[in-house]
Amino acid sequence: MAFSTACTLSGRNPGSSVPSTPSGVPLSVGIFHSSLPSKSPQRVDWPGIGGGQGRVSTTYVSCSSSASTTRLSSRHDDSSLMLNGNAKQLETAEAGDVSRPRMTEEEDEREILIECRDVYKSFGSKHILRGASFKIREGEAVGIIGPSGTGKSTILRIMAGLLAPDQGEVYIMGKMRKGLISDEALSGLRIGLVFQSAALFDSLTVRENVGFMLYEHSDLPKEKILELVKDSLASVGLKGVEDRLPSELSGGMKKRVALARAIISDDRVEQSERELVMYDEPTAGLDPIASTVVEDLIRSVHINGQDARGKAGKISSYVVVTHQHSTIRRAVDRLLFLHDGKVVWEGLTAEFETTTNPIVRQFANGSLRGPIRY
Ligand SMILES: Nc1ncnc2c1ncn2[C@@H]1O[C@H](COP(=O)(O)OP(=O)(O)OP(=O)(O)O)[C@@H](O)[C@H]1O
Repeated sequence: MAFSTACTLSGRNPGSSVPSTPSGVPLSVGIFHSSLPSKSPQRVDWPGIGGGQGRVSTTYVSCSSSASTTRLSSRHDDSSLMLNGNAKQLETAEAGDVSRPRMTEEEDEREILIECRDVYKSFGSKHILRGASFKIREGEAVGIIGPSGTGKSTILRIMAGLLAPDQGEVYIMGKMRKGLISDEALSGLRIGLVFQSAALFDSLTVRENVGFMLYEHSDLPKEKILELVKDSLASVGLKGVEDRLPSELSGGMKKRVALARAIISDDRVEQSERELVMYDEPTAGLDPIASTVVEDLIRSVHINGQDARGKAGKISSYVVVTHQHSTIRRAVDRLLFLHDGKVVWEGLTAEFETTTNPIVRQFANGSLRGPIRY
């Protein structure tokens, strides 16, 4: 298994130095496969890992080479949401039930990239996840929604291997992952994370941010890395910003740079592994138009999309945690609704608007009355 941009928690000292993000912004954590980054301008803590109080707030997590298998050519159409080929008709359900797709699990033959099975997670006396179960399949664009504090970011971190469940299992390509990400756990799936804050290293240029993994963990010549950086930036529609500092970018541009950083890879490495990217509130804080740009970018780097250069995307599947209605409508095909620590409803994006599930209805309408208590 090739690993040029590999990164994992194994062997890392959580107190180690990595570049920091601006003060007040959740800190970045680079999690790398082998040695610690040598060019580490500043020290940061590792919030959120191993039971800390803060949030982990950065990009790429585990990995080996990038890849995808079949490239589908259908382009996301602005005027109509492109639902996955295996469109599922859902039944509605009462509160607390999960609406089941009429297509059974057995009928959906796409490969399961990640499965969470009966996952529990508590922080002290706060029981956040209480039996969360779901699957993410090849080619999917899945949204995780639900009330604040319900554990959406927590489940992303568990899927990424940054956080271990107290109980339950996470399967990566059918193989059970024990504890946090480790060499043994790497199994043909590269997982990228783009956290809520773009979490760029504020003391590094865009070039250094995007190429960070390759500068630190590959033997590629600098010219080649610059070429890959430019290529990755071009795929998210950015040109000529390589030498800028994050402070010289708008919020939307920072998110695009973070996306470029999540998808860059060493193109010499055999493209034999799938890539799954998880986005934690990628459009939070953006104006509606900037949100649309980011939503379309997320689509464009998916295998069903086409990036800014007109090339097919290489992300096999992605998961988006979001509160934004526009992002729900525009960037994902299927939704998982997390509440009280479990997936209480799942369905196609279109069904989010029509389901009679009282939990979903209350949430969609922003109503104070209903089963969700604040
Ligand atoms: N490392 C941690 N230590 C202690 N509590 C934590 C930790 N990480 C998360 N929590 C708590 O777990 C709960 C769920 O947090 P999480 O960020 O997963 O929720 P969320 O659904 O993503 O929320 P939001 O929609 O507001 O972003 C919160 O109450 C949070 O304070």
